[in-house]
Amino acid sequence: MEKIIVRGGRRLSGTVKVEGAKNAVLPVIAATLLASDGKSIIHDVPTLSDVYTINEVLRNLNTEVAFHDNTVTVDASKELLDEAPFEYVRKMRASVLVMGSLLARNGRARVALPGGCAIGSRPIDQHLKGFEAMGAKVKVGNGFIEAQVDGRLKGARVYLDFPSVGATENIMMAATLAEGTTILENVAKEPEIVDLANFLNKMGAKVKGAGTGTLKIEGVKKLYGAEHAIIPDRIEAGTFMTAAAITGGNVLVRGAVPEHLTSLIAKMEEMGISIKEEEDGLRVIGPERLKAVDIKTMPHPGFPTDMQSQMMALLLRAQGTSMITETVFENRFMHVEEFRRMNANIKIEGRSVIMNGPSDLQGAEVAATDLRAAAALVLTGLVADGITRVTELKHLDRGYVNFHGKLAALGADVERVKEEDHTEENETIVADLNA
Ligand SMILES: CC(=O)N[C@H]1[C@@H](OP(=O)(O)OP(=O)(O)OC[C@H]2O[C@@H](n3ccc(=O)[nH]c3=O)[C@H](O)[C@@H]2O)O[C@H](CO)[C@@H](O)[C@@H]1O
Ligand SMILES: C=C(OP(=O)(O)O)C(=O)O
Repeated sequence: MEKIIVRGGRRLSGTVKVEGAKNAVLPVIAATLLASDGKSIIHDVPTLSDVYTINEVLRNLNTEVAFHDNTVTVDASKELLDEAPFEYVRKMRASVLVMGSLLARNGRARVALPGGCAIGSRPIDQHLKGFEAMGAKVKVGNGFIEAQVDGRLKGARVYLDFPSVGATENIMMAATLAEGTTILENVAKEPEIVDLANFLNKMGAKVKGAGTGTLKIEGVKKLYGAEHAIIPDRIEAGTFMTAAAITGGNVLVRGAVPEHLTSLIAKMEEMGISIKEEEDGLRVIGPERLKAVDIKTMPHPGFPTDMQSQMMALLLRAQGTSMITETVFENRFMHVEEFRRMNANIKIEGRSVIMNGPSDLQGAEVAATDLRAAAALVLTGLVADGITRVTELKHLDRGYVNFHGKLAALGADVERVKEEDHTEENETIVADLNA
């Protein structure tokens, strides 16, 4: 079993470089399916397991995909197949993002139902509502969602009940090749939405309003391969900003875009952390004492749910009572039990978590419950007394490239090792095999 082993007590210093954004690159790769002519070339692609998964999904749809030197090249000019099987959707829910492109290009898409996951039930009803409004017939059965349209999709007016990131992206992609204009209201405003719209427009699409609450998409007949560089990952940037702050360190996070991080910067400054804009990033200097604050996760430009667990790690070290309220996902507190194993003074009350700090954190063996929890547990280990071992690293690898290596380069005592599994059950199996 692979583990990250952290010995707490070091202040971080130096420079760390942010990768391209996972949550931007996945929809952009899904969008390359829309190009029936020419190759798409995507730069600044991080080497994450999620990227390998979406590339596999595309290859299975009869495209040619290459991935070298942080560049993905996709040739989707041949006739596409239209099914994304469960083996991929199970690994990565963002596989459903191929549905809009496939439906627009082929008039049919069949994608395995994603099911629940560690952070909530995550339905896709808003995606489907958009496809239906554009004339598709949607059927759910045998573990699959099937959407089909006779001829082209038709432009429509769609109002999202919640500004879902995935629904905004999927419907936006579908609408690019629809007949007529689509008006999409109450949409997500995340920077990743803007990045996708920019890529689609380079392909020949006519998308207006990205970054605002309303999108206007004039359908076109055909889209072409295009070249694009992915925006920096604001969540990876925020994670390293937290690492600097929690250790009382001084770190330049290269590639961090201040406009993408306003809510995080505001909250960190309230905690007494110094954040300065430099030419190529943000310098973060942690204070001796962190102040307690309250946080509520919200769609962008509110505080991002994907920074919730890392911020929780930081608030465990703050003086006084802090509260975090999670409004985006109904079940994103699985990491709280793991923090408790590290002696955190923390309790859950409904959709909020209350912390009385600073907790006297102690190293322990803990298991990552999702990708951000994985990072947050490592961050907690940086300031815990003794040794912390973090397991279930498959989650971490979905969202962070060489996380332990980047922390070690900043001076952390952290390593990633393969350890034998000494659980009783495993030893019995091994003994039986040897008998
Ligand atoms: C690959 C990617 O970009 N993932 C991000 C994306 O996920 P994702 O696109 O899945 O997140 P959404 O914004 O769609 O989901 C937000 C909330 O809306 C609900 N919902 C969503 C769609 C729908 O049809 N019906 C519905 O009820 C979800 O269950 C959830 O409670 O945005 C989330 C919210 O910022 C981030 O945490 C994820 O990191
Ligand atoms: C929840 C996340 O991602 P996904 O939607 O891919 O599960 C995340 O990036 O924190």
